[in-house]
Amino acid sequence: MMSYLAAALQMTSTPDLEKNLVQAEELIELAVRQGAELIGLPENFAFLGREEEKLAQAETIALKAEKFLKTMAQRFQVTILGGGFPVPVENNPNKAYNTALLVDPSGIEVSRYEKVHLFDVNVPDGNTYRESSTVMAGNALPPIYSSDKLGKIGLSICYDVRFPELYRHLSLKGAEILFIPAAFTAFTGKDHWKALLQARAIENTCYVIAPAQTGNHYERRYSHGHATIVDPWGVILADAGEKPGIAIAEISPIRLEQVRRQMPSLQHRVFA
Ligand SMILES: O=C(O)CNC(=O)[C@H](CS)NC(=O)CCC(=O)C(=O)O
Repeated sequence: MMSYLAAALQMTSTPDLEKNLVQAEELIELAVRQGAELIGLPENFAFLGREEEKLAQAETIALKAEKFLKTMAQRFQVTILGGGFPVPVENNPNKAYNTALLVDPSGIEVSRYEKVHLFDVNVPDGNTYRESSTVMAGNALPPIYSSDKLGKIGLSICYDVRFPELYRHLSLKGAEILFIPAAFTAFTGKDHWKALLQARAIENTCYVIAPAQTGNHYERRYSHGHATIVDPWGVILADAGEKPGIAIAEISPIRLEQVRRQMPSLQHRVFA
């Protein structure tokens, strides 16, 4: 692993696929111009709209999102995470997997994860989320992509952040960098987002890269924003605030090694 810059992108995606990809491309270019070699796009980067509409367009979204990620990675010679887009489930027109895809600079898929924990929650602000009505839960633990240059990268998506056992699995498998792309609700995000990201970084002594959705997407759907990069000590290295943009920071193997020496908690585990 070497030292390099990583970027967590922050978008306001809408129900307009083409416009979302244009927005994503602009932000990828911005990150590349600032020197980023690892770039994460948030959950729902290609489409954020009504559940039924997402399902109806799932095939198109899946094809275009995947092609987009591969084209961008190749064109800019960077590794890109698409933090979550619907991929239709075979023989089931009513469900899609919420899929995160990591693509390397040659445009090749190197890691794929289907979201396991679905957001079926009545948020106290009056909004009701039933992700399971259109999403099929993945049934496999997330993979780790091991790159000589970028380190060992573990995938996850959004609501997963509330389930520490998933990240413990990743850190025990050697993860050094945890991707947590999200579309966190404005209501839960204001109290939980930062604390959860710092907790996952501190307890696993890993970098956390958390791309985010922000602002008003459609109707009453608002996201919290604050795409964030956290270092293995829990220090917030970059925070994109509330407008679309990027959070960019250095990922350093020297810092990682230093923190793991200063705080060897991963080695002191008793129960798991
Ligand atoms: O709605 C879609 O189109 C796609 N899915 C999402 O945006 C997902 C599921 S609804 N959002 C979350 O997991 C938010 C979690 C969250 O906000 C929390 O844990 O507090």
